[in-house]
Amino acid sequence: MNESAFIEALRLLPTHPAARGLADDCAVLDLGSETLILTHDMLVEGTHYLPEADMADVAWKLVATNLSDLAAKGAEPVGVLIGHMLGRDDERFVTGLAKVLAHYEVPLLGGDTVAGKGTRTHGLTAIGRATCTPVPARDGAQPGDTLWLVGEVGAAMLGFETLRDGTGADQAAYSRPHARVKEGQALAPLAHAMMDVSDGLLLDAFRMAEASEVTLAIDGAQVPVAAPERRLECLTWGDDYALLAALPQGTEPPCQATRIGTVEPRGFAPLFLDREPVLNAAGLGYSH
Ligand SMILES: Nc1ncnc2c1ncn2[C@@H]1O[C@H](COP(=O)(O)OP(=O)(O)O)[C@@H](O)[C@H]1O
Ligand SMILES: Cc1ncc(C[n+]2csc(CCOP(=O)(O)OP(=O)(O)O)c2C)c(N)n1
Ligand SMILES: [Mg+2]
Repeated sequence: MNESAFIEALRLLPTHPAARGLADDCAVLDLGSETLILTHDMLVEGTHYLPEADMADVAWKLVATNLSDLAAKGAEPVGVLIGHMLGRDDERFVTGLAKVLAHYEVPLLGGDTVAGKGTRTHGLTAIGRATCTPVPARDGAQPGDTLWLVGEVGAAMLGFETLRDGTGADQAAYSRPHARVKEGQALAPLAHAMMDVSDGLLLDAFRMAEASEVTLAIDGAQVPVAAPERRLECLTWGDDYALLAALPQGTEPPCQATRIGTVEPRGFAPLFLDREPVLNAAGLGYSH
């Protein structure tokens, strides 16, 4: 089974409304006076980070990638729980963890530690509090909206290549990505839909279009990319942790963001890239 088949199978199980049909970045749990935002993402050696990676970077990335999902819902981080598999350079992991938690001012709430023989795997549950309701979902984009991107895409790809091949590019976007927590909070009350871009802009935009039952039309030349001569790779490689938001027509984003397209009534294709229809998700981004 691949990732999407497994998640499809999970969607057939009875789920709580907070799970949002297992089709959003986070669970959104309304407790009456507060709304909790919950997410869990994992990193696996060899899949998400190179076997020789600095474990301080791995700790940073584990926290930042999860906080990025909270950011996409405009949540304020409340705390994290960490699933840790012991291995090489655990001290470096703790050093990086201290740094990233201090950077985002988010406390460690707990977790679990195990020894194991297989490939090293790290899990993190991030808990946040909604800063506005309704909490933006992937499925709210409406025809007439404009499409905005916070951040650029492709820098993580270049950073990965530096670490793998020594190309000399900056590696920070790959090793220590930035969760756009403040921008997410600023956009959430205005956005009809919002999600974080972890698997490649085109794949994540395709998912927003499918969830919202609209067509997204992206102007590739408008998208800020780290390597313009490799634009399509930048649009599809992933690991960028930008935010993608659909804002009502005429609404200016209250933070730095780039207008990259429009939301149209659902046509025969979920996505148009430079006026070319994109009919299925194959090749649009990263999937397990
Ligand atoms: N093993 C799992 N158990 C329960 N829910 C899952 C599992 N894997 C993925 N999901 C859910 O499927 C949806 C899509 O997951 P994913 O593509 O990983 O989202 P994201 O890119 O925001 O991390 C989310 O709602 C997530 O909570
Ligand atoms: C060593 C290594 N090889 C390849 C990649 C490329 N890569 C792996 S996972 C991924 C996308 C994000 O990971 P995922 O587990 O899908 O996160 P989620 O969408 O659930 O947040 C990318 C671009 C990488 N980051 N590191
Ligand atoms: Mg995930």
